[in-house]
Amino acid sequence: MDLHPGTNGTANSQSDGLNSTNGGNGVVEGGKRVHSAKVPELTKLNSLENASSQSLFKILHKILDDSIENKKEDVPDRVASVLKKLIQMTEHQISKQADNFKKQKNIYKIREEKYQLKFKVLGTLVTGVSEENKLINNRLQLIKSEKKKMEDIKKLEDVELIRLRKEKNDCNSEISKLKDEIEAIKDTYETKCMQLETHAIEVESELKKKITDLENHLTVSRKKVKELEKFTESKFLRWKNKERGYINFMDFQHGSLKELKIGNEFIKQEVLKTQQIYSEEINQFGMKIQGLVDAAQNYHTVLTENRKLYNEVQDLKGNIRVYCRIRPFLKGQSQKQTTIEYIGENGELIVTNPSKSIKETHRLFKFNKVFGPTATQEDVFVDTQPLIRSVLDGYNVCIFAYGQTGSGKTYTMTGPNVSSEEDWGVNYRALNDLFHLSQTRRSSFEYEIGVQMVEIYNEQVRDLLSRLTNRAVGATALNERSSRSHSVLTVHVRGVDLETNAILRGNLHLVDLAGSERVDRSEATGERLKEAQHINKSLSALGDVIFALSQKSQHVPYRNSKLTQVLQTSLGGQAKTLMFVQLNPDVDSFSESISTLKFAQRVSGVELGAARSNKDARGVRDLMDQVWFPRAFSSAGYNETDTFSFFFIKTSKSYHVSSLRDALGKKDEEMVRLRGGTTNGRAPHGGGLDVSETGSERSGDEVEDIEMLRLLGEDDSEERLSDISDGGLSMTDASLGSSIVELTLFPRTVKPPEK
Ligand SMILES: Nc1ncnc2c1ncn2[C@@H]1O[C@H](COP(=O)(O)OP(=O)(O)OP(=O)(O)O)[C@@H](O)[C@H]1O
Repeated sequence: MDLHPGTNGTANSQSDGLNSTNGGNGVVEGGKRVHSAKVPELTKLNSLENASSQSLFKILHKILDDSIENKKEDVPDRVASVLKKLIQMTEHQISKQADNFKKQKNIYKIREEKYQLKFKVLGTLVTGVSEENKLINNRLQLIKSEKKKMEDIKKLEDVELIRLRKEKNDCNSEISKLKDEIEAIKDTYETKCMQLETHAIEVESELKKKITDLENHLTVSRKKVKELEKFTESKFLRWKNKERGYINFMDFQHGSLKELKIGNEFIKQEVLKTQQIYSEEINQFGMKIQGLVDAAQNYHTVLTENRKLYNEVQDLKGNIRVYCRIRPFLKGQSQKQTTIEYIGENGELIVTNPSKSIKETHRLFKFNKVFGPTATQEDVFVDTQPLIRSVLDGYNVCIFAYGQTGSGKTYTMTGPNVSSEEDWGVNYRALNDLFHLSQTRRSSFEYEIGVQMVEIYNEQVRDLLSRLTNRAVGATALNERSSRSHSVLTVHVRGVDLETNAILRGNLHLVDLAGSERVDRSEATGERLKEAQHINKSLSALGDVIFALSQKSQHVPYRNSKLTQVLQTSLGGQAKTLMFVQLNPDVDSFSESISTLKFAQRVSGVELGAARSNKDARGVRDLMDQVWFPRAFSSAGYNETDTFSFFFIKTSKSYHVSSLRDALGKKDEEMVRLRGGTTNGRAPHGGGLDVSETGSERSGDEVEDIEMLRLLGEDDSEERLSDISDGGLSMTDASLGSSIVELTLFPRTVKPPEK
């Protein structure tokens, strides 16, 4: 039986038999299956009376399932009871429901009637209400539009309100600001008021005080005015009196003035007289001052004489003179740290090594004279001149320049530029001076001057006058122009005292030594090393000779080198010797400079003994004449086989000197030029080669030029002569007056004397 589970009404189901339907299968309860075990429980718990029709259907369904599975016999009974019960319940419920339906139907009818009535009432109401509604709607529309307007207005008002609020806020802040400002102004005002009040009080009190002061002052002034009035009155009276007095005085002065004018005239006369006396006295003073000036000049002469005397004392002592000369930094030289610390007036020299500490390096040296970097060629020569001039008095003189390569030896001896007289070194100045001096002495002396020039290179003596290109100049790492040889310019002088017939003989050696630096420094090898060794050897031989002389040794080792042999006559007891110590101020040359200075210091201490003049009586003169020149060579240490150019000028009247200067000066230019003026030749000396005719006037100088060049071994003399003419050398020296040359030329080859 399939009953709807939602059917109302309760079915009283029997609990009997239901308890045994527990067979493991569940029944559906509320959409879920109820386990069969629950069935008896259900029958137990809920009596069939109280069970709902749905529960009863379930139980029934369960019982049927159970009976199919278990095939129980008692199932139909139990089902019948349940079904019975079910039917009863259903009938009961149906009857109940039918009653209910009747009741409800009645109720509905009554209600329907009521409602119909109500409908009618409501119909009338609705008609009334709809009209009212219309009205109300109209009003509502009006109200709505009103409301809209109001809302718009409100919105506007809101905006306005916001604006006003903002404005209000602004105003408020402005107000508060203004309030603050007012407060501040008020404060300042109050403070100002206070200040002004205090100031006013002060001013008031001050004014009061001033008023009192002024009042007092006024009283005092009034008093004073009264006093002044009184005083002025009395003064006026006094002035009146005085005026009267002055008028009287003026009258008196007028009288006096007249007297003074008379007196003035008298004084004028007196002044004129005094002026005359003064001018006379001034003249006398002038004369006296002149006397003083003369005396001062004399003083200088005396000073010069003193110096001369000092030199003479030195000559007597025979000290080797040492002049130190420091060359300036050269243009290209970058490092300008000098080693020269101090140059004294009296020959003191302090050298230092700037790169080391003071204690270690300061060295003091003392020489006869120190020439600083600014000293001119003239300055140097002035102090050398007396020594050079003594050659004409028959002394042997030796001047040599010693120093490392590039220290200025050639600069001092030859000069940097032969064409400029200002630049001339000692050599040119010496020759020039000797020629001039011999010229000025020509009334009392007749001089014959011979000049030769040699170089000593690798212990070989070479003739420079004929082989001017021979002077060896080698390029070393130190100085490209470094002279690797000693060059010696010798001037032989023979003079005849025309009064006594006494003969004077002197020779002057002007030596430009080779660089004195140590061999290792010059980084020399091979040929250069050999040169350097020779130079060192000859320089140390020179040192040995000087040392031997200073020790007054019996044996002086002149023969140890060609240099000392050449200089022998000028390094002995009878000679005057001067050494130029040349210094390079550069700090790199410090150690070389020190060793140079040490050597020079030793040399300056050497006493050679008093120099002696070589004067011979007339008797021996002829004999000496035969051998003088050859001896001059042999004593100079030349080999017997050596041949040398030599030229000789004998002057009795006047001569042209520029040619000879040029001849010597152009040594580096491979040119010998000797030019003479119109000759007045004499017969040559023995063995000499006569190139001029006595008394014959020549129109030009070419003959002398040709002869001289021939003499010096120049085959192309004609050609050279044209060179000379083209060169435009001056033919005369205006300062020397007439150009009369007495020229005696000696043969090119001079043989040593026979022993
Ligand atoms: N007193 C000076 N004033 C100006 N320049 C100088 C002076 N002395 C030397 N010199 C210059 O220094 C350079 C080297 O000088 P110099 O050739 O005379 O040296 P040196 O000692 O003769 O060298 P070397 O041993 O190579 O012959 C030259 O350029 C020269 O003109």
